[in-house]
Amino acid sequence: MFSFFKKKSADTPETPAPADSAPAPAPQTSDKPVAPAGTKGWLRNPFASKENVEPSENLPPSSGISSTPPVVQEPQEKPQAPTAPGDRKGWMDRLKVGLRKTGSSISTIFTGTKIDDALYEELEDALLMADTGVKATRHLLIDLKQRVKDSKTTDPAAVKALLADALADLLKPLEKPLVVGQHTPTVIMVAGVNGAGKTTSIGKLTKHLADHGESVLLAAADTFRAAAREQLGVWATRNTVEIVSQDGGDPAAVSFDAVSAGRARGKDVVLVDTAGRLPTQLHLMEELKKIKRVVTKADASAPHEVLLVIDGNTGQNALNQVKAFDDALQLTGLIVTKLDGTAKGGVLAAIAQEKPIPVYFIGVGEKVEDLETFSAKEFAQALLA
Ligand SMILES: Nc1nc2c(ncn2[C@@H]2O[C@H](COP(=O)(O)OP(=O)(O)OP(=O)(O)O)[C@@H](O)[C@H]2O)c(=O)[nH]1
Repeated sequence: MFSFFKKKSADTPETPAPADSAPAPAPQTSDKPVAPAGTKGWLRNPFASKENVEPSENLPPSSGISSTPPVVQEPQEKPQAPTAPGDRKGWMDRLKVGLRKTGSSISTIFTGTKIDDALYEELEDALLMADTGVKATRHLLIDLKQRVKDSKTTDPAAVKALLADALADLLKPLEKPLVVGQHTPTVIMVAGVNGAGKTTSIGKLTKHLADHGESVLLAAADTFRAAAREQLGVWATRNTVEIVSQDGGDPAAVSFDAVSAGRARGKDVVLVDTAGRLPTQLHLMEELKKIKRVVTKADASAPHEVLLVIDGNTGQNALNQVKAFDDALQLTGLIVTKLDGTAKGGVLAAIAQEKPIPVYFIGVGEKVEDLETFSAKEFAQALLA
């Protein structure tokens, strides 16, 4: 098992559709390949030949939905070996460097010689400054004082280690692997405010999935910004995966096409990239809801994951984004990016305290290897290193 995500075998029983899924008409795709019992979805001839590609071949004739033909390329490289344990060590080093801005002001509090009220007051200030939020800060201080009492420690340096334990326990509910393989395809819809890192994260995720032999299809459902489509197209070309995109038009239509094509071709994963928007732009939030509804029309059990990408730099505002996007879309997971450039990494504790939606991945840089699965213990240790 590699570190990036967990894969359930294709014969795992399917989970029921989300409760809010509207009873959608059965998709009209009839040629969905069925994996023989015991085979893994991604071992089946995953890429259609160029001649057979008809982007809208499985759409209901009346849907009026069209897209530019997906780019279909044969994979050039064999999937790489699973991530070596040493890679996780390298990640830990990058995580420590990335979280330095957030962690250093907290760590310096434990350089004194006494554990007293002044230390706890300074810690409270530092946690609040790191955008941990009032509730999570209060929780951490109460928990920490209890741990100090129980351990009878008198050394401030030991208190730092106890804080790391308290933080890891608080963050633990956010730790959950992204599962693919329970559905073919696993449809993952990705949303977020402008510039949060959606496309970059999708690109990195695509690379990891493709490297591990998963067949991926990308949906460029940001039909407004040509640069966004091009950016996604670069990731598609680089990883030789298919992409459904369209110049202008309805993002829901592109998403429908992509999910239908993903079903018809037995793809393992369909990743839907949506345009950035603020939760206050109500018409754009309605558009997101429509994309989700239409995806469900293409596959009654989809989307299987609805992810929000948040920029760690935005601190407490990111928590507000989580709440607003969750209200609109019923999020299943988060990707927190840009933790490398921020002193506000405490927001993860605020999310754990107030809106504990799983954090599938965190990003600490622009390079592919700078996005990894979230581990509560690693995060707490790296933050207070
Ligand atoms: N430092 C740092 N930069 C990142 C990280 N993730 C993404 N970025 C950068 O953030 C910028 C915006 O990323 P995009 O992926 O284009 O963001 P987006 O959400 O798709 O943007 P829109 O489509 O405009 O909404 C790019 O310059 C990325 O390289 C990260 O973890 N750390």
